[in-house]
Amino acid sequence: MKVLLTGGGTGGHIYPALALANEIKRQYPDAHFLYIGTSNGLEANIVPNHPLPFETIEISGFKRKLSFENVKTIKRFLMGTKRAKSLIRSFQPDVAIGTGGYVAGPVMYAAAKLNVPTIIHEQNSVPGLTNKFLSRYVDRVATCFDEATNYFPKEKTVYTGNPRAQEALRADNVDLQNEYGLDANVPTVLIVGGSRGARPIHEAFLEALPQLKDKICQFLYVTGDVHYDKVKEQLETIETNQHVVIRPFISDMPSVLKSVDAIVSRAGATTLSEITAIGIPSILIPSPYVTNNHQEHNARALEKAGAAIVRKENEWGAEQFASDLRNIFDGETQSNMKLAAQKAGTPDASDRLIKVIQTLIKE
Ligand SMILES: CC(=O)N[C@H]1[C@@H](OP(=O)(O)OP(=O)(O)OC[C@H]2O[C@@H](n3ccc(=O)[nH]c3=O)[C@H](O)[C@@H]2O)O[C@H](CO)[C@@H](O)[C@@H]1O
Repeated sequence: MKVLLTGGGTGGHIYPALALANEIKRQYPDAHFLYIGTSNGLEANIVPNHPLPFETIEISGFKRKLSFENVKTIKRFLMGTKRAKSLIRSFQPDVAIGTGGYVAGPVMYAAAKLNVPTIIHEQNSVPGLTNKFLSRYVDRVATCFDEATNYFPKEKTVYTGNPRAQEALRADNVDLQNEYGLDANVPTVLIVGGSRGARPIHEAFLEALPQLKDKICQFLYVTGDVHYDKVKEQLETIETNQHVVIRPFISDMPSVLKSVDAIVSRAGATTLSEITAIGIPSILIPSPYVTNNHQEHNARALEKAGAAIVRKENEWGAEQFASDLRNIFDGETQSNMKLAAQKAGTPDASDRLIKVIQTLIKE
């Protein structure tokens, strides 16, 4: 089987494609892959660390307002489509799968025009522009939230969940004491702002730290590459009795997620699929800076299920944080949230998506 993958910009779009590729490779050891991304997106850092041939095209996103930039974007889209068509003609894929981000636009459009069977994967409860545009041309739309179905042609849409869920579940635990210098006997809370970090989360966490008096847990704090130096410097000036281990990025996140006791996070859809597959109690602070506020919609679905505490960015302060932590580690809450999270997960998402691929190829 020859599989074309595309998706980029943020980890939330890239990791589902890589997780699917890993599962296909497990089930079809002879499968061949080609990943098309851009040279300046996060995919250019992440994908080459995996044994997948990686090619790039140039593309940028549409501005929502009418602007001269959009004329350039249309030109880039057309050029990107042309380059994608030539890559597709020489690779001859049996199926093309797009997991979102600007780059998926021209690549999946080109694949559809060349009559390659096509699937787009939508991670969020409210879809992005690229997937909405592509849904007209592709054969199937795979979703992860029931709410997303309303935005796509019904006859093409199928619920699969996010392949990263299955990958997270399969991961081995990591030794937090040896690898991160954490105490094996104290609960660990992971703090993470999504694949690129989130400044408001840093500000709130650093402000809260000196005010957290009880030692309920220890923190593994992931800043995102760009924020690391500044946050580390700030952290060194803060007086706190809390144990905090700081890292710029974690490349074996599924293993780390399997080993922590709770998580404070943005509400990116791929992270949520990992949290629910494994069953991790969470405090979610949705980013308000995303299209159609989709992170809050993602987060509220988990809150409704009893799996997460959702706090808006502007209401997340030291007191609230301390009291949420106490609640999670008090009595039955932690195990109740864990179970509720697991119930909301789709741990066989890759298998489901592979079934969609098999059916489509047969057709
Ligand atoms: C600002 C923005 O537009 N964010 C979007 C983006 O987020 P973002 O890329 O932040 O997405 P997610 O939180 O969904 O996924 C992040 C992925 O990166 C991994 N990870 C993260 C940190 C780290 O140190 N190591 C690591 O491996 C996580 O385990 C996860 O697999 O895509 C998501 C999925 O479409 C959307 O829901 C988000 O709204």
